[in-house]
Amino acid sequence: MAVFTSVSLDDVRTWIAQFPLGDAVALKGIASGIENSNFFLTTEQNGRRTEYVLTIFENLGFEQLPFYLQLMRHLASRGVLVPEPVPNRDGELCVPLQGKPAAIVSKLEGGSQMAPQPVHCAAVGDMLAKMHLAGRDFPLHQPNLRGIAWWHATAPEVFPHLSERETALLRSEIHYQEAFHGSDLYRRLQQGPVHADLFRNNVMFDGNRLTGFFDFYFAGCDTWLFDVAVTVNDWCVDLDTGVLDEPRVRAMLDAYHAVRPFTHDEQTGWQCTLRAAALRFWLSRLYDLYRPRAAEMLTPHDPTHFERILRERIATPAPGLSA
Ligand SMILES: Nc1ncnc2c1ncn2[C@@H]1O[C@H](COP(=O)(O)OP(=O)(O)OP(=O)(O)O)[C@@H](O)[C@H]1O
Ligand SMILES: N[C@@H](CCO)C(=O)O
Repeated sequence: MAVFTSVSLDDVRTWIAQFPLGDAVALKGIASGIENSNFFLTTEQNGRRTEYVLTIFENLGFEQLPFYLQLMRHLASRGVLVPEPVPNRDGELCVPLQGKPAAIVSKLEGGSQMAPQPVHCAAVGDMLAKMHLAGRDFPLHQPNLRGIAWWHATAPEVFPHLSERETALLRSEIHYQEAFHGSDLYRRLQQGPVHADLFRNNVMFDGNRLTGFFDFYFAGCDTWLFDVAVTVNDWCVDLDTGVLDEPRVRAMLDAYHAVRPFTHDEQTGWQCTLRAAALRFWLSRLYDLYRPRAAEMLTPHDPTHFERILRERIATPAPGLSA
């Protein structure tokens, strides 16, 4: 159960008075998710009930949250389908609840599409490109906190737990990515705010209609191509083998390209970036597996899935960015 901080409806009734949302009438803990405590919160104003999502941030501090919450607000105001944070009467998007930072955002309709077809991948590619364009004038900057600096800092913590074969792969891939990240080609790739964790469980669909991207708490500034690679590596992959499914890849990339055409440099950097995206999640899953965790935390995700994907991306070129 992903409710690490317990809150009662009574606690929220008093707390919500600072928001222009009326009365809190129901509160229900959300079981999924491993980072934060999430609740569906129903409010009533002038006889009308509305559902929101209340998040209590377990690992992020007040100083980090403005980037994520302001980014969601910025994107929502430009028509990108994302949850919209609700400011309190003082204009604050993030306020303490039970001593931790908390925020209220609009609730997206629908559910996760965990067995995506090309039609879903096309919808994700289209919205992802719109999101990148809409983020161009976002004024705040934060690096991708799970980027290459983090890989450098984290790899030594996991090496003692790895086999020789795993160690060799992790070392050589970090080395390979250092060269790529230091290249002129890399510097020419377009950058901006990216979601950086747009997996199947972070997008809502109502049937085949995409209703929104959510869980922006790994967002940061990075190459747009990295965001595309993270998304392709999850949405378009055969989960058992790590092999890419060409119809889904084509649907996603073509839909993206129709909104924001890929550049020649991006074509050149595509295979390296798919590897970088696989490395990022292999390493974070290794780190989550081996770091000491609070007893109540859920089972960490399986790192071998991304090790398999990384080996597959090294061995087999993926379909190109444009057909
Ligand atoms: N804005 C939203 N609208 C509708 N449902 C939401 C929204 N935000 C979160 N949820 C629901 O809450 C669940 C958990 O949210 P989320 O994935 O953000 O959890 P987390 O613990 O922050 O992250 P992680 O995915 O890293 O484990 C989602 O699977 C989804 O069902
Ligand atoms: N999407 C990440 C979890 C963090 O949100 C993973 O699958 O490893």
